[in-house]
Amino acid sequence: MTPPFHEFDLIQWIREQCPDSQTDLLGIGDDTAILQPLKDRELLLATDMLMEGTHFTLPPATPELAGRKALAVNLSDLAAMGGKPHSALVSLALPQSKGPEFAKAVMQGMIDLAQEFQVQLIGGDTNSWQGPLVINVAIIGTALQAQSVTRSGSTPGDWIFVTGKLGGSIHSHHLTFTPRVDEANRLSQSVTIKSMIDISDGLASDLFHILDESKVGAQINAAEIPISNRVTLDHPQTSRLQHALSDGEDFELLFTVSPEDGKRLVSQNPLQIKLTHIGEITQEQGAVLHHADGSRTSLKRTGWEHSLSGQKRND
Ligand SMILES: Nc1ncnc2c1ncn2[C@@H]1O[C@H](COP(=O)(O)OP(=O)(O)OP(=O)(O)O)[C@@H](O)[C@H]1O
Ligand SMILES: Cc1ncc(C[n+]2csc(CCOP(=O)(O)O)c2C)c(N)n1
Ligand SMILES: [Mg+2]
Repeated sequence: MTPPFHEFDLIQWIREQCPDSQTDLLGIGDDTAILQPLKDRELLLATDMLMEGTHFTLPPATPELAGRKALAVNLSDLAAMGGKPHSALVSLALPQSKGPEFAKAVMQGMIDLAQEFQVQLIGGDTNSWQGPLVINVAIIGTALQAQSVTRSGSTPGDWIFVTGKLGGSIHSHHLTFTPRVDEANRLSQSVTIKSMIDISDGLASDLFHILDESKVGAQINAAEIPISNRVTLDHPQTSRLQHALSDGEDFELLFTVSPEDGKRLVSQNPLQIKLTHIGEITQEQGAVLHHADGSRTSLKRTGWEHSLSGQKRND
């Protein structure tokens, strides 16, 4: 019979996988971790929770991919602020029925990504229950430049860019995406990013966060929106565009720069992935889609939103 494996056995196992780094004062093992914040850098903090049934199902997700995604979504938020990850705290609600190998697999998926991005796991909380898997990660980072990049810095005339391609994330991309931390770093070295957000709820939702916070509007060229080939080709064109606008979980960066910087990015893309100029920031509030045939439609705030009442926003 295998020996019992409980909460403290799992914590000990995690601790062995995540030894304290040289720069931490104290990581896993006490009532709190101890860090010494850098004096000359802004400190960035965020937290994001994933729930089985809402953010993934097992299968097609494996426990490793669920753990990986829980850290990756937080890295994506940090990238969107122009930040460099430092450390993370992880809270687990583990289904009792799944056993210790499942719990280790969740953490192994996360630890592998943490190593890839040099994130130190410095603590967390381990619970078990009769419910589904829930994973929360709190991430700590520092700004890459003197100041981090907010949603509120866009001004009329700015060019709007998006990295990568959009739509169809449910076909595995939401589990396997690369958080755009390195890309945000490269961009911030070559231009001044005026505002930025990562696309988690869909372009047609997340663009409005930049517009609202910056108190501006936008015109978007529909034909320029990069549609992923994950959006299957048997969809008619309009609905392929709708998928790209509102599927969400693309975890690409949406950002604005001055026209001068925009021209520079168009003539020389500093990234190893696609970078597309999709429109401009306008003084008039709201967002207008310009179509290839010359027609214009207003861009609706579609995209993912957690319902608190069992109803959609427009029901
Ligand atoms: N329950 C909460 N209590 C306090 N602040 C919250 C809470 N939920 C969200 N926020 C804050 O609201 C702001 C917007 O959060 P939101 O979750 O929409 O952003 P996000 O993390 O980029 O999106 P996503 O969860 O889709 O990745 C953030 O500053 C976040 O910290
Ligand atoms: C089983 C299953 N059903 C639906 C989806 C799609 N999905 C879930 S949450 C979300 C938006 C971001 O969430 P949040 O705002 O919490 O960061 C999206 C697009 C999925 N991944 N798995
Ligand atoms: Mg975000």
